[in-house]
Amino acid sequence: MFSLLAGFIKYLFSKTEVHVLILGLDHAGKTTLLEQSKGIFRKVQGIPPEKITPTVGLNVGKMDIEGCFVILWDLGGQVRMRSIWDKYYADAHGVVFVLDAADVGRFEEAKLAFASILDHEDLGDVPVLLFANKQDLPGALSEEDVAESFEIDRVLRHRVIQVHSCSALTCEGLESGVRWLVQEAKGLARKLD
Ligand SMILES: Nc1nc2c(ncn2[C@@H]2O[C@H](COP(=O)(O)OP(=O)(O)OP(=O)(O)O)[C@@H](O)[C@H]2O)c(=O)[nH]1
Ligand SMILES: [Mg+2]
Repeated sequence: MFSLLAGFIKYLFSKTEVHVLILGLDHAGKTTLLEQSKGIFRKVQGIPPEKITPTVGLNVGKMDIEGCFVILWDLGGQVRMRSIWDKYYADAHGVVFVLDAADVGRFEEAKLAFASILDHEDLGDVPVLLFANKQDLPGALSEEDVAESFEIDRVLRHRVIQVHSCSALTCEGLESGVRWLVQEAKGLARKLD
């Protein structure tokens, strides 16, 4: 009885740990997004955008979001780095896919990378946030245009997924997108706990 009660109290007061992967092509803005998130959710200044270099391996960020302890893994997006992405899939409760919405020339490459994530069996139930990043740049495709180009309507039938426009540089759209993803990922993290 006591252990039951103790377990219940622990459940009530312990924070759910949520694991979020940040994926996307090189130069999409993943690390910028991670570092800016530190400013938003931890109120500490992350690495300033102009000091960020291409990621070799990964960067990790830990912060409290929506009452959860969230661990974000920002993985390098260069081709040779993409081969390690799937090593992290089994532990993920949510995926943020960052797209450079102003770089239409790389959309086909981004779509292939995105499809390989959605098709992976280890990410079957995982909610996905597609960030249409770099909205501050002229020519950046809107949330609606990105959703159409990435055929999100088709994916929606069997997965929790949303497209959000944002600018990791100005932080516009960042907070609401990340909060949505964590809310969705929290359910999965609790189920697997
Ligand atoms: N204008 C603009 N530039 C951005 C934005 N987000 C990122 N950048 C720039 O895009 C470039 C790449 O940003 P990173 O955050 O290093 O990209 P990444 O996705 O982490 O790249 P890899 O580590 O190589 O996979 C940098 O010059 C950033 O300043 C944005 O919202 N707007
Ligand atoms: Mg990076």
